[in-house]
Amino acid sequence: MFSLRGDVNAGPVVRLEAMSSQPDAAFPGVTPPPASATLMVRTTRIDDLPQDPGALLRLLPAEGALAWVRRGDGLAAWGEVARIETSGAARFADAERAWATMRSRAIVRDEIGLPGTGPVAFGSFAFDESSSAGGTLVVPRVVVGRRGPVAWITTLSTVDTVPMLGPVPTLDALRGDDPAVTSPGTVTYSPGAVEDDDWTAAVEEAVARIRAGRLDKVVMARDVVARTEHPIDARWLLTRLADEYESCWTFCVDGMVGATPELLVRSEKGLVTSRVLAGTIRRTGGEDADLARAAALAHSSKDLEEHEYAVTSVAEALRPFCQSLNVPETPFVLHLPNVLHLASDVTGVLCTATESGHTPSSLSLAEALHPTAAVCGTPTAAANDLIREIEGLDRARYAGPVGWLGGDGDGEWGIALRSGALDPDDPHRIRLFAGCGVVAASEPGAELAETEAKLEPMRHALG
Ligand SMILES: C=C(O[C@H]1C=CC=C(C(=O)O)[C@@H]1O)C(=O)O
Repeated sequence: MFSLRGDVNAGPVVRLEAMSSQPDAAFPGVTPPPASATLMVRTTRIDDLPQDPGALLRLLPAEGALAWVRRGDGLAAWGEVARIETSGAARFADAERAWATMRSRAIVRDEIGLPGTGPVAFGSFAFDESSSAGGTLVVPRVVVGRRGPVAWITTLSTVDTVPMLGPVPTLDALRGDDPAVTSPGTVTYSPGAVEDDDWTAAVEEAVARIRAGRLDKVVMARDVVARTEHPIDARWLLTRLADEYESCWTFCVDGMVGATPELLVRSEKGLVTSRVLAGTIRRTGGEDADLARAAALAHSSKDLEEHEYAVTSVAEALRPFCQSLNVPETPFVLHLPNVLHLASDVTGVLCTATESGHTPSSLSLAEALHPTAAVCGTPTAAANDLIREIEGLDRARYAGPVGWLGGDGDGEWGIALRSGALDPDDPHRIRLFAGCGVVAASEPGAELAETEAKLEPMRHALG
């Protein structure tokens, strides 16, 4: 199921021929978007984006901000030219087909040709197929991007008038007036769907099932509700996350805000990369003590086991698509301000279209990878069943893929961790989530403490 909504956008013009909306044989089952949904896209280099890492996020408006940034590079976007909404088990495939239809009809003038230039859609998808959170791709009206020394503006429209020629609008003209970023003020926290004691009891049950041989690993999650004095301004959260968690991918898509350290997949010109995390220890703040903790983590059999399941699940999911795959034998320790993680960067070269029949898009790869054992467990089906049975939580978009997709299908998808879901009906409310991998040697109290450590980035963001 998908539905598609387009808006009307004025601007300097080039008149285009009327588009047809005949059924598209390449995408059976997908109702072709109306002629008005034909995308017109123009990407132009800009020189006036300031050099500092916060420059992209500073452009964002208070409403409808879209972001995917890391160390000052990435994409900041706003406005909504089209929205693709999907649900159920086919949420990825339906979104993929609808986007493929749109981009196959796009009229693109891209003078740069880098990843993230040209047509772009931002997406966020539910962890579980039964969640009403479904999936969304948002096609923005304006994207500003940076990759190293190159910065650009992309303007998108669905009407037959678009600024394909003539002067490029300035950043200021595109942004217009927008209220200053505001602090959420005082924040109070309350338990989410499950009380702490019930959650540790559920972890105990999970450990018992694992010891009984029913599965090897399951990831158990919980949520916490934050209420703020002032309406939550996503830009406040994004700026604080990007400043403090610079090695993470800071994102904002359709109400999901966070800074994830885990890259589900990046697909770029035939190369795929996935940063797999599993196995965690809290930091103390002291440098020497943290180094000792890093060494302990690197040798912890419980954490290495947890990590091995996650790496195997990613390698197995990517292998059918790749002509070569590099899976590190031992993880490195990733240092974040709140925790240390065992991490592995899995990389591969995609099969060519002639070898595989077609080249999968980054979203298809994300679908194939989701859910990895870093957020679900091993074996996947047994872990998913146990999560549904005992977790007591609708994860919604938490732990689902979040990221962006380009006109050629390349893109970047993170796992929506260290994140929160803004409440569309209450601007003072955000649900924060965290989970942890449970194996036979897990201890419920320690797992609860680990979720607290993983909530730290969003608590910091709310400041
Ligand atoms: C499920 C989460 O973390 C995953 C990613 C890194 C380390 C994890 C762990 O050590 O349990 C989890 O698998 C979360 O942050 O909510």
